[in-house]
Amino acid sequence: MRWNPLPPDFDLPQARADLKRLVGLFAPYRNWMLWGALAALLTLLANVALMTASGWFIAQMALVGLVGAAMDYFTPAAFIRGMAITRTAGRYIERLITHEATFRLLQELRVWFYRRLEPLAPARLQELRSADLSSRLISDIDALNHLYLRVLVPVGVALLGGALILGMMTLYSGRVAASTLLFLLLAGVAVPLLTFRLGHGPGRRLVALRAELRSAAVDGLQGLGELRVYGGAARQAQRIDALTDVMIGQQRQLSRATGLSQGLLGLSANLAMWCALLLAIPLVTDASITPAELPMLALFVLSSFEAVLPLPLALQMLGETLAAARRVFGILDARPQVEEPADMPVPQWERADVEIDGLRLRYPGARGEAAWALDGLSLQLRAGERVALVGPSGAGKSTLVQALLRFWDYQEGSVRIGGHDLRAWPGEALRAHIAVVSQDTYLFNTTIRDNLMLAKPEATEDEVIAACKAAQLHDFIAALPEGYETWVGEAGMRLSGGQARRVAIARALLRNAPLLILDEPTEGLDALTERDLLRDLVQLMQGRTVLLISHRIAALPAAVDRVLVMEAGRVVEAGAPAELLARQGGAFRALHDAL
Ligand SMILES: Nc1ncnc2c1ncn2[C@@H]1O[C@H](COP(=O)(O)OP(=O)(O)OP(=O)(O)O)[C@@H](O)[C@H]1O
Repeated sequence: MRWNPLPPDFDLPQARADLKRLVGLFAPYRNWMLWGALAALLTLLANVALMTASGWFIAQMALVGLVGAAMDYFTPAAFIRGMAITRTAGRYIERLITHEATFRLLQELRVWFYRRLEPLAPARLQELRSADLSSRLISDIDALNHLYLRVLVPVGVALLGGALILGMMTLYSGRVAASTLLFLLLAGVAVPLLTFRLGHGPGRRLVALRAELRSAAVDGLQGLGELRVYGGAARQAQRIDALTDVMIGQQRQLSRATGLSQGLLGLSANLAMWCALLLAIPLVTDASITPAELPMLALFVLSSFEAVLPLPLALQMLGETLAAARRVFGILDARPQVEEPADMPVPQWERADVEIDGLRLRYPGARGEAAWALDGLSLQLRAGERVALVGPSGAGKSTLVQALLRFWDYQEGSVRIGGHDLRAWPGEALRAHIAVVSQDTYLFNTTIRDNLMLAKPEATEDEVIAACKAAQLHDFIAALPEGYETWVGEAGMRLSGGQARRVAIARALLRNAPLLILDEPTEGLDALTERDLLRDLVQLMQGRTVLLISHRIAALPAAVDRVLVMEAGRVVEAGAPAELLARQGGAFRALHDAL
């Protein structure tokens, strides 16, 4: 059996492919990276030269002092000073360049990841917890960035610096250079591989544990109210405590591996120095080198290990970076549920009507395919018509909205919208013609104005005010001390349910789209607020084609022209509200009577 220096669960071909892809992302910063690495190399060489020259200088001064001879100590002293300054300046410049490159890269990587993530929402992201996703966006992207600073620069500097140092050493003694090379290989290859092997498992488990801890913490914070009400806070704390304990155990294993590698590095450097001394003493006795060159050579050998000191960490970082890259690429390689060719032409919106024929859609189930959520659905919305869609929970109403918004693709049937096949529309272009008011309007933690202008970033002050007046929101906002600049708080916490819904209505008014989808717009509101809101919604509906999904059957007759009743993914009854109400034994009548 061949001995494998890598951890058993390390997938080398995958790692190689990910590394290649990752290096490709860094390509635009090639020049920055090169200058940073050169500054690091200069710093290393200046440090080695400083140590080496100091060794020679001190020994030479002692020797001439002993015999009372004279020597020019200005030149070596100036050289040493020069190297000390070069080392300091080199380190400063290196930090400056590498960190500048790092921050630019980080910014680019985050935007790149976010852009690639967008088309995957919501279908492909539903399996991921939001804390997990945010940890990928933050810590994994940070970890990708380590490739340059902690892996590529140290490895490049070690290879180039090591070769230069050994070349110089050969000028003095081939044997000393050969023995140093041996110890450098031990310290720069064997020790990092050993550390990597020992640290790989705990390192991977730590990353997973950290993500779990973050999720548990976020969950605990978001559900703090429930935990307090039901007295679950202690159990949640215990869970976090237990996770932390496991993390400490893994951290301990990792620290042991790091400690071992530090010890072995120190040992290799010292052994290399002693070997160099043993090999160089005969050179002094046969006068191949001067006595002062003996300590110089020893310090030269010792300082050359600075080139390989960062390598164990570099290999460990490479492992972490590749694991992070796998998680990031894993998401990005998911094909969007709705695929759109990049150069898809944008059709012209012709009229605000919708024709659906035999539509079938099913979600992927946990085990194989799930049941059809839409099962042969056919319906028509004529331009300017207001249609209510009602039906029991799970009938497929929200699924239809997801399909119409091009968030989920369907498997069978046909949909025409705005005069074209739904699949001929690029999602973004299609959604520009649709406004949605739903029960879960998301409000960003910013000002009311910013939340409104999401629907139309170029809206003027007058347009914003007009939309808010129509949504019966302006008076409330105007009475606030900071008016439109008031921050709404996390997820709009500082607004009531009714006010948040009105912000959604104002957004829809600003969007001024010909097709309006109202998905349970009054759900969760008290009867009085609901009545007011419905009255204001009627204003929003003016001149638009409307699909209103609602459980509030009683309020519908006044608001819509037609009602469609859905059951098990298809329309089972359709007609004017009054006509359906009058139909004894009909589905709508049954829903109405059940409430
Ligand atoms: N993202 C999803 N992944 C998997 N299955 C889903 C998803 N969304 C909905 N479903 C399933 O599809 C079916 C239709 O759900 P849908 O939410 O469309 O019903 P609905 O009529 O809007 O119900 P409600 O009135 O309760 O909102 C249900 O069986 C539901 O479990």
